[in-house]
Parts: sequence; structure tokens; C-alpha cells
Amino acid sequence: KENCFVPTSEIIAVEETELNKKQRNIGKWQKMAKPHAFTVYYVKKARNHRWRCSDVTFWCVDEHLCNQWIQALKELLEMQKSRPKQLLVYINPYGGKRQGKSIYEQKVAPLFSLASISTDVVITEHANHAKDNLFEVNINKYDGVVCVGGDGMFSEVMHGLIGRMQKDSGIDQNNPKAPLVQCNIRIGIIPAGSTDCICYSTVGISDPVTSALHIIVGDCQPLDVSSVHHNNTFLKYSVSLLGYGFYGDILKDSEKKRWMGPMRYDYSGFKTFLSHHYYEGTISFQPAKHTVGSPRDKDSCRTGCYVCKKSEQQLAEQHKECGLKHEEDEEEWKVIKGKFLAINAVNMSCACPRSPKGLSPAAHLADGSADLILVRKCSRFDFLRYLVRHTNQDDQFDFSFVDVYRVKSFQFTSKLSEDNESNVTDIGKKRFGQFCRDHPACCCNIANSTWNCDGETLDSSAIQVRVHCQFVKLFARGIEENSKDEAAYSQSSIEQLL
Ligand SMILES: Nc1ncnc2c1ncn2[C@@H]1O[C@H](COP(=O)(O)OP(=O)(O)OP(=O)(O)O)[C@@H](O)[C@H]1O
Ligand SMILES: CCCCCCCCCCCCC/C=C/[C@@H](O)[C@H](CO)NC(C)=O
Ligand SMILES: [Ca+2]
Repeated sequence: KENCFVPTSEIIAVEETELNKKQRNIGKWQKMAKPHAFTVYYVKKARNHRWRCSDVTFWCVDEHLCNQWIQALKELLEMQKSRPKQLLVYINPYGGKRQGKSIYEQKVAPLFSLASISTDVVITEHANHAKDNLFEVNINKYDGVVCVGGDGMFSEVMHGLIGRMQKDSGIDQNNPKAPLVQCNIRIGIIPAGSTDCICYSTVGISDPVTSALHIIVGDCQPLDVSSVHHNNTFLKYSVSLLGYGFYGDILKDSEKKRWMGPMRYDYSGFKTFLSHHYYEGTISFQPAKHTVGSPRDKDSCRTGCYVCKKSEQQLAEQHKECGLKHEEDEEEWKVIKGKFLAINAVNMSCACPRSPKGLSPAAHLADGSADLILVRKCSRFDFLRYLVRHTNQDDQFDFSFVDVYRVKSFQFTSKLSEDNESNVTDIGKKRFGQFCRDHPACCCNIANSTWNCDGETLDSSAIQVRVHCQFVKLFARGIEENSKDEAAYSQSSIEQLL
């Protein structure tokens, strides 16, 4: 009795339906001598951005008419050119709660098969298996690469794909100013990790079935990617969080407790909060002048985002007019020295189930900028107030000790490495490390923190970062507005469409 309207772009599959005897004997169909039927499988939108596969079966007496409908609907599906037909799937069996394999087999593979998508599946045997494999496979054979795992697994696949593109084009990734070759093959994320921040921030929910359906309908969401260098050595790419201090320390501690699963972040988070370490250093950045948005905006990045579209146009125009190299070199750098509890640079909101609005709620997925959040030294109580605001509706930037800037590139050098560079003859300092000036009695050693790069640690504290606008593409569409559409989808009618 429920009506529903389904755009053809959200039909998953159409199949002829074999009616069994019991089905034939119900309702008005029992009067038919030999009823014929077909079933339409479609995306049903539920609450909180969750998608489900629903179906409706149509019956008729005329076999020819029934076949015509099936044929017409299959032709409509064939016209959806952005849908993948052949996918390469990497499963990390040890990510998150170690359920990647069963999640894929039970929830995702049946949907891919229903949608006639062929897959080559690789279950990874060690870290970097997927990344290394992507340098060897015949990549042109595939319409997309799917990773089943968490943010770390996504990062691995992204590094494999970007690295492969640069290698094939003869681009040296160690050159921080090299004009990188864009990666056009889309990546799908089936969330099976501990944080799943990239999935949550691009889909609005961390749910394997929802993500599988976004892959099937062939969605496309571009993402900004930051390249991270130490002098002239390439370190990593980042799409979500580059965090020094608090999030770096959490990650470093939690790596030793992988056996705890996702709980390790809560344990290490609490421990890191209690340790209340701050780090001295200098951060220099180039403000993102091309973008029309600001980190203090009330509106968030949503499907078809105006700010992201505008940034894309502006950057394309700038490149045409003066060339990237010339223009970037000339722009001003702002320099800030200080003592920081956390330095967070986010290319997207970094929303995740732990923090549903994220570290920077107004950050954009594809505007060519990152939000640089500087949390200066403050009391434990103030830092706790700041952290709690990640989980409620209050403004987390409304503190005297928190500053946020929208940037297109930045650099960081810790005080420790500055001192070591400028004072190489100070043997005592080099041999015994540097002692905390605020607690001379306790002699606590203030080492550098570690950068947390999408859940992986970086080997260097001194880094240079540049944001590349819309550098990779995901099978996603950004977070959809929670609007009347949701209600409309559940009430209107598939019969109207057909
Ligand atoms: N078979 C494997 N054995 C050990 N490590 C692996 C294997 N396959 C992949 N990895 C590595 O495991 C790391 C973490 O995986 P993943 O991101 O899937 O889970 P997670 O860390 O629990 O989740 P999140 O990144 O969301 O916090 C990845 O960086 C990846 O390189
Ligand atoms: C006392 C209350 C504390 C509440 C703190 C809530 C903050 C949660 C924020 C989660 C971090 C989101 C950033 C995502 C980072 C990922 O790249 C990374 C890898 O998955 N995850 C982590 C935890 O580093
Ligand atoms: Ca961005």
C-alpha cells in the first residue's frame, strides 16, 4: 500500500520473478491463469543517511508485456554510464573488529552480484599488500577499487593508486612542487575499521550496505588530498586528519594496543588527555584566498556543495591565468610561534561516530583547502571543555586558546629541531635531550610529538604540506541534506515512475 518514487539512477537491478504456487494463490493474482512477474530492486533511503536495498514485484497476465517491461528497464540501467562493471576489492581482515571479510561476504558481495558487478577480491596478508599490488595490476581493467577496512586501509589504497599514476607518468613524488597527475579511478570504502572517518564524512554514516549501494549506483565525490614532505623527501598523502600533539600522541600510544580493537583509541585518548603534553614550534601557512567559505561558517559541505564547485572554478581560472608555480610562490606566508596541545589540519570535517560533526564542522571535501586548528597551551579543564565540544552542538572554536585558519599550504618545525639545527655544538643538549623548562625538578624530557596522518604515524616532525584540490575520487556523493526528500522518497510511488 506504500507509494514510492524511485529515480532510475537509484534502481539497483531488474529481474524476472519465478512465482511459486503459494504466491500465485494470493490476492487478485489467483484469478490469473498463469501470471508473469518482474522485481525491481531499488535504493530505499532511511533515516540518518542510511540506504537499504528494497524491492517491489510487478505481476501481469501478458508474458510479452512483462518481458517488454524487463527489457525497457534493463536498457535504462545500461544507460547509467557512471556505474562500475568490474571492481578490484581489497579486504583487510584485521581492521577494526576484524570483521572485514564477513562484512564483505555477507553484506556486500550479494549486492554486487545482484547489480551484475564482477569483482577480483584480494584478502590482504600484511600491511602494504594492497599498496604494492596496485603497482602491479592491470589497473585499466577496472572501473574502481574498493577497500574493506578503515581509514588506514583507504590510505593504503589511495597511496597505491596515486603512486602508480605518478610512476606511470614519470613524476617524482619527492619534489614538493611537482605537478602531480590526477587519479581518476574511483575508490569505494566499505567501512570495517576503528574510526571510519573518511567514510562517515563523505556518506554521513558508517554502514557497509549504504556504502555498497553508493558504489553500485556509480556515485562520484572528489576529495582534496594533502601531500606531506620533509625537505625534499615525500612522506605521505592525507585526506582526513594531519594531527600533531594530542592526536599524534593518541595514535602512537594506541598502535601498541591494536589487540584492543577500536577501544584502543578510548584507552589511549584518556591516557593522553591526562598526560597533557604541549609542544613548542613554529607553524607557517598560506591562507586559502580562493575559497568563498570560512571555517566559522554555519553551513556544512553537502551533496552538490556550492563552495566546492566555486573553488574548483576559481583554481582552474588561476592556473590558466598565471600558472600554479608562479602564483603559489608569491603569496604571503603567516608565521605563528607557540606552545600547542594540538595542531590539527583537516581536509574534511573528520566527522565520525565518536564526533558526529567532526573536528571542523564547516570544512569542505573538495574546496582545495584544509582547516588548520591550533589549540594552544591551556589548563586541563579548558582542554576537556574543548574536547567535549566535539561531541555536542556547541562551537569548538569559540575559545581564546583555539585559532582556526583555512589554508592551502603550511609548514611546521618543532622548537626541538629548530634548536638542534641552530645549536649543533651544544653536545649536552644533543646527548641528553632537552629538559622541560617549566618543571626543572621533575626533569621530564620534552621530545617531539608524532604526526598522525590519517591514522598512520609520520617519521618526521618537520613537515611541508600542500593541498591538491579534488585530487582523488570516491564512490560517494557527499552528505545529503536531511530534507523533505527523505519523506518524499518513502511516500511517493514507484508505480508513477513505471
Ligand atoms: N593483513 C594485514 N595484516 C596486518 N595489517 C594490515 C593487513 N592489511 C592491511 N593492514 C594494515 O592495517 C592498517 C589498519 O587498518 P584499517 O585502517 O583497516 O583498520 P583500523 O586501523 O582498525 O581502522 P581506522 O583506520 O579506521 O582507525 C592499515 O594501515 C593497513 O596498512
Ligand atoms: C573526554 C571527551 C573526549 C571526546 C573526544 C572526541 C573526539 C573524537 C574525534 C575523533 C577523531 C577524528 C579524526 C580522525 C582521525 C583518523 O584519521 C584516525 C584514523 O582512523 N583516527 C584517529 C582516532 O586518529
Ligand atoms: Ca577541503
